[in-house]
Order: sequence, then structure tokens, then C-alpha cells
Amino acid sequence: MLELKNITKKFGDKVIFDGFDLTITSGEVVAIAGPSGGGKTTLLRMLAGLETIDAGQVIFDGETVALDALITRNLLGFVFQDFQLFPHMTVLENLVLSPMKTMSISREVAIAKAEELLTNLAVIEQKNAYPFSLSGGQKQRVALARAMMIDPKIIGYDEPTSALDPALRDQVANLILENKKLGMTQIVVTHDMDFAEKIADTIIKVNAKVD
Ligand SMILES: Nc1ncnc2c1ncn2[C@@H]1O[C@H](COP(=O)(O)OP(=O)(O)OP(=O)(O)O)[C@@H](O)[C@H]1O
Repeated sequence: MLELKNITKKFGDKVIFDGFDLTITSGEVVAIAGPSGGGKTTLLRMLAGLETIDAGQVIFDGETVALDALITRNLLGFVFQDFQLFPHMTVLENLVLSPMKTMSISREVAIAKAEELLTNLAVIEQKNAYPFSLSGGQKQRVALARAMMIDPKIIGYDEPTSALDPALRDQVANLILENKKLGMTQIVVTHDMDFAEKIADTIIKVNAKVD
């Protein structure tokens, strides 16, 4: 279980979160919805250690952890809106880089794990391809495979359908529901309420009154 308590976040004088609380049960899919500029992406970026949290508490499985622990302890894998695959690296190299660095596992072990994930996500044939040659749906699955390489407890997705053809949305929804079956906790930032309703156990509206 992940709990955020009394979280405060400001950019300059602009208060984005003031006393914000959130509880996410293990294995749950939580969609974070809300108006543009409400702070959905900021919330996910704070969890991913890409933005600092000004104040508050992060509690993971009952233990109060450092505000940046989800990332320093490899608890959270992140799928970026624009995927952020390294363009000069093949799919396989994109996957093995981080776990070799942060988990000090051997290249052989990392490659075996990458190939298994790519097989499960039906992009194994693209393992030696470069990101530019992949379709949007393939990039999405490669980005998800990369996020899963560190065996995260939680996966965060920033607008996972926004870069995709509408026809691919169901595929992304299925991937999320497959991960749910595996017991993965997932946090999905989305504008798309139909998508949120399809995938989520809980929909949280962040700063619904803010423009
Ligand atoms: N690095 C930053 N510096 C200053 N202000 C920022 C920064 N990042 C975000 N903001 C502001 O914080 C607010 C929340 O932004 P955020 O991107 O989290 O919203 P969002 O709900 O994800 O919006 P959208 O749905 O449009 O993506 C916005 O007013 C934005 O301008």
C-alpha cells in the first residue's frame, strides 16, 4: 500500500498541492484525472522522483520512507507520455541500460529478462530495431517493458493513450489489465474518462476546481 499524506507542492508562489492525501492499495489501478493544469503530471512526476515534494509523508507498506524513496529503491517504474526511448540505442539496449546500472545485474541476465518481457509484450521481433522505426503502439510496449525491467512494485503512466491512434487505446487498456492480473499496482494519469473507466478500480480527480 502506498500512502501520501499532507503533500505540499508549489512552483514559486503557485500552490499545486496543499495538504493532499492519497492512498493506493496494492494491486489496484488508480486513474488520476482532472482538469488541464490541475497537477496530474506533477503528482506522477513527484512519485517518480522527477519533481521534489516540498512537504508531506510518503508511506510504503506501512513504513515512512524518504520522499524520493520510490525511485531510489526502484519501487516505481515510469512510462513517459512521449516514451523517452533513447533514440541512438536499439530496443534491447534501451531495456538493459538502467537495470545494469541501478541493480548491478550482469548484461546476460539483463538481456534474458529483456527478451522475456519483449516476448510477453509481443515486440520481441523489434529487439534490434531503433525507436524511430517503431509504431506508436510498439513504442508504448517497449516503454512499458523498460519500466518493468527494474521489477517495480508500482508502474506510473503519464497519459498513456495520448500519443496513440484511438484504435490502439484498447491495446493499452488490455496491457494495463494484464499487469493488474499479475498483481501490479498501477497509477495512470489520463484526460480520457472513457479509458479511465475501462481500466481503473478508483478514479481520483486532482484539483477539480482549478482551471
Ligand atoms: N516545472 C514547472 N515550473 C513551474 N510551473 C510548473 C512546472 N510544472 C508544472 N507547472 C505548473 O503546475 C500546474 C500543474 O501542471 P501539470 O502538468 O501537473 O498539470 P496536468 O494536470 O498534468 O495538466 P495537463 O492535463 O494539461 O497535462 C500547471 O499550472 C503548470 O503550469
